[in-house]
Amino acid sequence: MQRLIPVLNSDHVPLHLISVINTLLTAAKEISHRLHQGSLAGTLGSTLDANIQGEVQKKLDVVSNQLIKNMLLETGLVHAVASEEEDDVVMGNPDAKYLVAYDPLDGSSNIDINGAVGTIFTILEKPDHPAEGTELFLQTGDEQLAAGYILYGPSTLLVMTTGRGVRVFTLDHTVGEFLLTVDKITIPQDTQEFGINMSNQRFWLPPMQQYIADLLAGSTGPRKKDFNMRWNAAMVSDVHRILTRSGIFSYPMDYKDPKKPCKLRLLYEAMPMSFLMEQAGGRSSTGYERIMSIQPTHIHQRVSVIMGSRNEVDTCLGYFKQHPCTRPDSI
Ligand SMILES: O=P(O)(O)OC[C@H]1O[C@](O)(COP(=O)(O)O)[C@@H](O)[C@@H]1O
Ligand SMILES: [Mg+2]
Ligand SMILES: [Mg+2]
Repeated sequence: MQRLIPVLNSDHVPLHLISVINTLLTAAKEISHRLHQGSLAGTLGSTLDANIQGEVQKKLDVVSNQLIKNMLLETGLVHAVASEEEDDVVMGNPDAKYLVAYDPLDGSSNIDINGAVGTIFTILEKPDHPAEGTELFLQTGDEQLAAGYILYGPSTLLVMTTGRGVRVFTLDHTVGEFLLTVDKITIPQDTQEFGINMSNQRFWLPPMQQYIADLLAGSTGPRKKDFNMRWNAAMVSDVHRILTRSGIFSYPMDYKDPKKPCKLRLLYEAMPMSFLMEQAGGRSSTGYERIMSIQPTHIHQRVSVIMGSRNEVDTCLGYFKQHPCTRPDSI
């Protein structure tokens, strides 16, 4: 089985970019170790703090953020980082060109129940035009150089793209290396499986309500087939299931909390996952526009997400075309 660095070399990924990716993985190996030690590592449970988004931080959210941030900045190859757990952009080497945005621990409410969690990342380049701080990261998904996630499940997997398809690497704990285990992921275009938090159903916009109602009607409804539902409450593992065996994943806009109509973050959740989806032949949209085309306005911006098997996402988007909406689908 091939190791990560030779694979990236054969894809002609620049050496410094390979070093940045490799550094992220060094941090991920440490996070994986701490997660697998569980209570023995003394890092389970919550802190007394909330992040900029008002969410209670788990101790491992904080530890994972520190590990990734410190290791990346120490390379001297990173100009700035943006993290879910940092209020503002953190500046690194002024002469370096890479920007890294990340969700250090996604699905962190799963930590206390020993469920799967992950790290999501995207790597961009400093823009050509003069930009400082937050402005550096206000680039569309199409500008991404590399993106992916590390899934800390029964095994620790790296799923990533540099724009030449999606590959899976598995952490071999005996040698401490990520080894290539799937060379090219292609998502089946059709599916009979969906993932959505059904408890929000009554707060969704009409098109999403109607689409899911038709899935639930199964073989007796307009879709004329039965659908199965899965929800892990960690985007990394919900998306991984879809990349592995097809499906549609959505965290749509809802009216539950008018101050927060969307849950998932554009820069370090939706954008990298959309890059993977499209590279694997899938589709990713807010319901009204392609996520990869959105021009971000701030680093912690949230967005409505519908992604997965191409034909199923297209079917869902058909409902949005029939029920035009004037509300913004990202904030
Ligand atoms: O609590 P809910 O509504 O099931 O939401 C689950 C969603 O929230 C998230 O956990 C947010 O991620 P964080 O844990 O990084 O805040 C997503 O991974 C997941 O899709
Ligand atoms: Mg997250
Ligand atoms: Mg997180």
